[in-house]
Amino acid sequence: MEAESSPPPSPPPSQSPPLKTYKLTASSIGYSKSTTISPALLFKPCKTTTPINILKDISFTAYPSQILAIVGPSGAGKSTLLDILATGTSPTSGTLLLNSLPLHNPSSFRKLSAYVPQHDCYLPQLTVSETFAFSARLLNPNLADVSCIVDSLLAELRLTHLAHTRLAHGLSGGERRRVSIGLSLLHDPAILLLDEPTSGLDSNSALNVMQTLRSITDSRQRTVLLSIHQPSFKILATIDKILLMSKGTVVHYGTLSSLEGLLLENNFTVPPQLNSLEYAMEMLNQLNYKNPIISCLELPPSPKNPTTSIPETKTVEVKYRSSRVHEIAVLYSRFWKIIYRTKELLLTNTLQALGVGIVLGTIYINIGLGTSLEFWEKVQLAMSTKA
Ligand SMILES: Nc1ncnc2c1ncn2[C@@H]1O[C@H](COP(=O)(O)OP(=O)(O)OP(=O)(O)O)[C@@H](O)[C@H]1O
Repeated sequence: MEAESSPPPSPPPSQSPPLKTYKLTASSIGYSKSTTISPALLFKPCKTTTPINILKDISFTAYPSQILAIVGPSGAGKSTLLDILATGTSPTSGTLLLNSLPLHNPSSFRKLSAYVPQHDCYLPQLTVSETFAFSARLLNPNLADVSCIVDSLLAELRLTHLAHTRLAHGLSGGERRRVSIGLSLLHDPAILLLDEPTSGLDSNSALNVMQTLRSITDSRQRTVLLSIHQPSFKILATIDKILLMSKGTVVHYGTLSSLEGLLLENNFTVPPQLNSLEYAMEMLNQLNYKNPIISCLELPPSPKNPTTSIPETKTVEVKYRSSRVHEIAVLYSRFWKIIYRTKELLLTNTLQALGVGIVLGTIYINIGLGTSLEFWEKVQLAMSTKA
């Protein structure tokens, strides 16, 4: 009896190395779509259209052990921003920073992060544990004990009771979403990016997914960024910070209580039936947002004062491709405009010179002819006088 009532023995001190944590900063990120130039337009001026600014001056920092939710109405730019953060798309301006240092090497970033797309991707005939085992083996064919990894993943995602259920049958949408999240965790990413992990789920399943994400965030001090549509009160409780976006710009970045403060500053009182985020989304166009986040951004250190926190990835200086392409395109366009204008000018001048030449020539011939006629008249007069 005594043995049963005594406290369980304390676990042995962990021998695992200290966790590597990362904070991800977006510094004045902008993204625009501009004209592409066809080589067929070689000798014509390139038609330049106004670029569409999809993202403008987006700045924020996502911290370890925190969930940052990117919220906004449809078309606000959430997916585009997530794609840039996942290094799938290069921004046209601004910088991404990893632990305060510019992130120049997308492939090493992808090794320490995971991106979970909106749509689940799996083999329907496999069971949940087979799916995890299969993917773990694909990632590392030399794995000695796959079952140990699969079991701990099932426990972390609260899917142990469904380990032998086939994905095509008997799994709810929320459970399938948790399997997708589990697949992204197989290489133990420090940063997790999720595009609308709760979309298409009922409120209970959505809450379940978010609670799972909360425990994943806390257990390994992960940095989690996700896009979400209109989260409920309960879901908001699982989120640390909100990046509220509208028309490609940041309307608010901070905690839910700081959003309440912003609403109060703008003389708005949240109605009892709505949470402050839902109300802020209704009042988006009337919110006067002063950007206080610049102060909390940790910008890259100057060469004179290097930082002591060095990220785990080795970074190599590579300029963003799309901005390069854009610059080259603009230069190319200008070059051909100049050539075309010069050609036009030369043609016009030649025609003008030809016209002037013809006029002058005619005048000269007329004068010459007139002069010669006068001369012959004089000769004839002299001859007739002599005669
Ligand atoms: N390749 C593209 N070319 C032109 N415009 C684009 C392109 N991709 C996105 N956009 C525009 O950029 C804006 C932001 O799109 P994005 O998909 O990022 O918004 P979102 O907030 O994720 O929307 P939703 O919640 O509906 O998914 C939209 O107005 C969209 O039409």
